[in-house]
Amino acid sequence: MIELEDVWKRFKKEWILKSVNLRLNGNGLFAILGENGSGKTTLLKIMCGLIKPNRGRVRILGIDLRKDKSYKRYIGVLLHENVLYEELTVEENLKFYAKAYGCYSEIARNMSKRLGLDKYMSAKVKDLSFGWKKRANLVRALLNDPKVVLLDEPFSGLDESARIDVCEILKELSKDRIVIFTTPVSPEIDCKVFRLEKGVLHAGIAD
Ligand SMILES: Nc1ncnc2c1ncn2[C@@H]1O[C@H](COP(=O)(O)OP(=O)(O)OP(=O)(O)O)[C@@H](O)[C@H]1O
Repeated sequence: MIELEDVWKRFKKEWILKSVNLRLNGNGLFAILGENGSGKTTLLKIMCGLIKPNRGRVRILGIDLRKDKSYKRYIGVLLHENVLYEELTVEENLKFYAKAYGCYSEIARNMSKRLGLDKYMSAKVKDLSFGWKKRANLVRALLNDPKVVLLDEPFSGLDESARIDVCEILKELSKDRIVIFTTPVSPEIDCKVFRLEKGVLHAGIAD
């Protein structure tokens, strides 16, 4: 379960998010659709605790993000930024993060194979193309076997075949997880879509 209650966010004098309410009661695949600059990344970062809202409350699996940091072990996050160490290989990175999480999940191993990442395990991250870095970051986000997966524009910059793979992976993950992704264009995947327009999230409730 994930719940945002009357969430507001302002940068300088501009309100980017205005009373966002979102309640997802069950597992599934959910998209946040909005044009460039509409606040999708800001909303996603609020959901994973990287940005604090000016007002409002966020709960993940019943845990209030302001009061308890234990929610972190249940979430997996893919952002635009590469969070892997450039000088380390893909394998070294994944092992490093797995050690930090105390977990190298089956789902991450599985997805790594599905994405064809195995052939780049001994490559340094700095030598990977954008799309392959993105695949590696996606696998990293799944290392802790998260119950809630938050993905900022997971399809952008990927080639056709990777987009198809990621579609299949998201569908599979969403069978027993909450998977939320942002997108600036209508998603080509069967999911529940929430529109973010001028800081307002429309119809933010799904059972
Ligand atoms: N740290 C910040 N300081 C000031 N303004 C910010 C900050 N982060 C985001 N913004 C502004 O908030 C607005 C929403 O940005 P955000 O990145 O959330 O939009 P987005 O929908 O994800 O955009 P895109 O589709 O282009 O990635 C933009 O006007 C952006 O300039």
